[in-house]
Amino acid sequence: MQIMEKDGVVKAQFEENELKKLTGEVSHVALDIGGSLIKMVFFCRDNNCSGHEHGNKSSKDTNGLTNGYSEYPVLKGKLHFLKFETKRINECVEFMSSKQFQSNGGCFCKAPACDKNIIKATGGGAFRFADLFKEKLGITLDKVDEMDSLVAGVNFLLKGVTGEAFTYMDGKNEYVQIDQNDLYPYLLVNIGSGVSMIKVDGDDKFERVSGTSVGGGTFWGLGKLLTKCKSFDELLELSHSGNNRVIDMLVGDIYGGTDYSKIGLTSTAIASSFGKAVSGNKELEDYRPEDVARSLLRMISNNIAQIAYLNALRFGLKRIIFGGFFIRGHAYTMDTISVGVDFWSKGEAKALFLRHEGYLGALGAFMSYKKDGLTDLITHHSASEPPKNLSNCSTVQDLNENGSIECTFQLSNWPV
Ligand SMILES: Nc1ncnc2c1ncn2[C@@H]1O[C@H](COP(=O)(O)OP(=O)(O)OP(=O)(O)O)[C@@H](O)[C@H]1O
Ligand SMILES: CC(C)(CO)[C@@H](O)C(=O)NCCC(=O)O
Repeated sequence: MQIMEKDGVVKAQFEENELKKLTGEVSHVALDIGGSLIKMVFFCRDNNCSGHEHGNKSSKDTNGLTNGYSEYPVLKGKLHFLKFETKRINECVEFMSSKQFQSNGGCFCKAPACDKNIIKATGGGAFRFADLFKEKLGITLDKVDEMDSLVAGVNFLLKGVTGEAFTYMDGKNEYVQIDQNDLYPYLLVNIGSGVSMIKVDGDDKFERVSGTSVGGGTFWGLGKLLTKCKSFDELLELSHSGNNRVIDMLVGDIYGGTDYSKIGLTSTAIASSFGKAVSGNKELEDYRPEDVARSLLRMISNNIAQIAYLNALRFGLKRIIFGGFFIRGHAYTMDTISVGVDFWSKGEAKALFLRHEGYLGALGAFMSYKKDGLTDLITHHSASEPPKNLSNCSTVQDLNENGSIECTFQLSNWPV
């Protein structure tokens, strides 16, 4: 079965290999059904993933290890990540059906508090597709608020996952381990189809302070119309070889090749995105699609960086964390955002990126199993090493796809 439209060889292989390893049951499935993509997170225990006996009162964990924490079972395993296009939701349903998620539901444990046919879901699609999941899989979607999920997801990653956050400047990435005591406040900028900006002050303390409809959906939608690209990754790849200066009007174009240094603008700064297209008699066909894609990516990334900076300034925030699948670990996007934040804040604010950037909402929905007794116990590790140097990697960097996360949970709803 084609899990989803293949974005690149590496990722497709990874997903197939990963899925082959999942020989038994998976559990605690959570979904984030967005305007463009469905993100899925699920937990799979180490060794095998089969269920265990109802009413186990042993102080051993379910993998036979001593549980040093309490009488409740401890589950060791990995969180896995998958995505599907929302317009192809049937592939997601087919996948869940083939893995028999409906017979395990959200939770494979047989504790009475767990309803097997309920799974946590966030994003607009948790409302839009509730009937479809009920009808096709017999699964009820237990809706979790989208903003709550984004914040819970990012806090989980920043607090526990090693090698998660990084800066990207001058073609170099640097991993940053954030001190848990110095995590708040920060601005979370989630670039999905649209963009949400959330000021986060504590574990459950946050406010959505801004947003913009000019986001990932705009890049993909406008880009598709202008370049005739068939997939998001094709558009991203195309932008890699483009030159935005062919279409963008630069300060130098207006000022006869010189800087406007009095207001801090170099001759190569963009004065007007797509502004050159106004002069002359060129039609869309006269421009190379790669140049159009490049200008578009630059325009949208710049605009988001600027709005993010203004909101950081508004609340005195120094750290801006960018998430959402628009970024895709793409060097040019991250560079544009970082340079924008650095330029406007005069070096005061820093842009940070995440390896699991696109899965914040799905991870947060997963974490909401806590209230059903799934407690997250210790520091987590990404199963694979983060790449040392992003600039040596291919254009479309599927960092997020390489990183299942090793976790340990405790089931406190287990009857003891
Ligand atoms: N394979 C892909 N197919 C489509 N879009 C992709 C793909 N990879 C990255 N994107 C980009 O990611 C964006 C969607 O990001 P994300 O999944 O974080 O948001 P969403 O949850 O779908 O949107 P929203 O939160 O606004 O409902 C798309 O608009 C596009 O710019
Ligand atoms: C509507 C949501 C929250 C759905 O994820 C997102 O697409 C978004 O934040 N859009 C931007 C809407 C605005 O603030 O103008």
